[in-house]
Amino acid sequence: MTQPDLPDYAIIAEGLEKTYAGSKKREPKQALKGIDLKVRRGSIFGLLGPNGAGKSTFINILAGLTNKTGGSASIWGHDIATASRQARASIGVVPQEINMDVFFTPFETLELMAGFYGVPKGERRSDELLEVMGLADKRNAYVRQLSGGMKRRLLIAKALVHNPPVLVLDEPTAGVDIELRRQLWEYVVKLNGLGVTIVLTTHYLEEAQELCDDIAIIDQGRVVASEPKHSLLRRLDRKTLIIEAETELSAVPSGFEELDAQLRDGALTITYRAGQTSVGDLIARFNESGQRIRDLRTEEPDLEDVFLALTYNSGQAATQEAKAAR
Ligand SMILES: Nc1ncnc2c1ncn2[C@@H]1O[C@H](COP(=O)(O)OP(=O)(O)OP(=O)(O)O)[C@@H](O)[C@H]1O
Repeated sequence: MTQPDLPDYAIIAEGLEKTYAGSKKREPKQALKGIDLKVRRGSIFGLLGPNGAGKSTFINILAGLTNKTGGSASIWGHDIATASRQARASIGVVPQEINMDVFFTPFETLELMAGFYGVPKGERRSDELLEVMGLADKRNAYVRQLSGGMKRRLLIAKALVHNPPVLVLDEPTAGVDIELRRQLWEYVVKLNGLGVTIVLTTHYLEEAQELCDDIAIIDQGRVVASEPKHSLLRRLDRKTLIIEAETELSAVPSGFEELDAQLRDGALTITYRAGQTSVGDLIARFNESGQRIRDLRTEEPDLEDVFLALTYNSGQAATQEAKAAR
């Protein structure tokens, strides 16, 4: 602990395991096979993984909705098994599905939820939350009159009524158009600025790349990476150089035989390891081929490349699905 009463990590999981019991028709399923994760206090933490990787299981265990079968986890320093009440009080979970009673106003919805959590009347902050989430002018509207984006923001406000320091968002922007997605990102960043530690699962890798400080990737119940975003992106020692020639190329010039070089839209596209080959060397080879350069640019790997490299086949399927959903 660096400050009195404030933990360095909002969430710590050590060797967390979950095996769903089998039935006559179904084999037992080991969904989590020893998850070690640390979420830094104050960070925006992205939890990524292909379908069935175990993300929901992990979140449900933290939220107290599913029991772990091994290992341990704590939220804000409270062990979920031995201090479950304090642990649960420290976390708000925004579910993927919009599940709200449409007959209440946003204000009533938040008051009801606060009552459910046992927040005394004098300590409720429904109006403050409506303000933070940009819903103050909808305070007394009926929920069924709210737009999809407003409903999602109300869901976030609902998860915050008991003032938890940690907010978990499960696929906050699934099926949401790009404009609304950006708007929701702004609110997430705003909450984080107010001191809330954010954990989000997402299928949109660009969402994680844009928003998150730290990223963990889980695959088949195991953590395959967990580190600051920038170091994760640097993991792939791979870059791409794209050279356009003065006169359009009809074939890969000589000198690039042992490299990963192809023609794409008439431009020479060379993928290389930055630690082994330099741009200068590649340009020199190109000049030696007798061609002249009209334009060149480089491309760095993005999170999608890293995700695919780390999750192999299951990642590929998930990314294609996410692309199809866009
Ligand atoms: N109640 C359950 N009983 C049996 N198996 C389950 C149960 N819930 C989940 N599983 C299995 O556990 C594994 C992990 O599922 P989980 O829902 O945690 O993955 P996920 O990463 O959240 O996937 P998605 O991105 O599709 O939501 C999957 O193989 C799933 O079929």
